[in-house]
Amino acid sequence: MNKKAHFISFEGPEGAGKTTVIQAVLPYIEELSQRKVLLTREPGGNPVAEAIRNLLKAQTEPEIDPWTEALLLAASRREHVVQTILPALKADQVVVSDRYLDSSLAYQGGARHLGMADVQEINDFAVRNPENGEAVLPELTIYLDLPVEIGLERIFSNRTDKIDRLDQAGLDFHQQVRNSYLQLAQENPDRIQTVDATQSPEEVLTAVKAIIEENWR
Ligand SMILES: Nc1ncnc2c1ncn2[C@@H]1O[C@H](COP(=O)(O)OP(=O)(O)OP(=O)(O)O)[C@@H](O)[C@H]1O
Ligand SMILES: Cc1cn([C@H]2C[C@H](O)[C@@H](COP(=O)(O)O)O2)c(=O)[nH]c1=O
Repeated sequence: MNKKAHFISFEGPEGAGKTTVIQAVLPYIEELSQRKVLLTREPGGNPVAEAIRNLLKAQTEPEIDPWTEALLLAASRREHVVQTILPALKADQVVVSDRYLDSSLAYQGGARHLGMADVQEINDFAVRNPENGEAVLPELTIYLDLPVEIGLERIFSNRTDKIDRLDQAGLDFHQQVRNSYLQLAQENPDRIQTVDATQSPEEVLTAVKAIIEENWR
């Protein structure tokens, strides 16, 4: 069976170490796959989606409505899929995305209480391939799991200049995010592989490499 993962997403609560491990693992993926690797992120990945990212990260008064937030994220994902992800996959590149659809399910579906099914529904439009109608989804998702207090502590002690609206959402919110990710991992055991992100950066990298290798056979 060909189980080569050409589209890989990384997920996790704030400060889980996604950016750190992705940077470290990219050369390994390039060597393993013998392909160019496109590193991208959500929200973001192209000019329109990056503009939506800036909008969503800024403090707003009044506070943005949760459905507006979910719809803007779905719109940014649509742009990301059509302008960035699909062209790279067509060019036989490997796509690595720092967050994707599971973030909307965990943050908006779970933590904002919009419900995962409804958030999935609006995202069905966002991820639909215009050429064949199929959903554009990662074959492999690496979920970095850690207690939210540890992730927030990492962010607040190391990156005080970059604290944004979502980082500040409160402990209960972030706990809901983690619980939702754990639920998603339980429901999608073939796609979502969990890594203990409380380990050292070197140990996390070793675990991530092993998963990627296992998914490139
Ligand atoms: N395994 C680790 N152990 C301890 N600290 C770590 C580890 N991985 C990353 N860090 C540190 O934690 C902070 C957050 O890491 P990073 O930016 O990679 O996380 P992230 O998951 O991308 O966060 P966010 O999604 O909130 O942007 C950084 O200061 C980083 O150096
Ligand atoms: C894709 C996506 C993201 N979010 C949130 C999660 C984070 O708080 C920010 C992204 O910041 P990061 O430093 O790049 O991790 O956006 C969300 O709520 N819903 C989503 O779909």
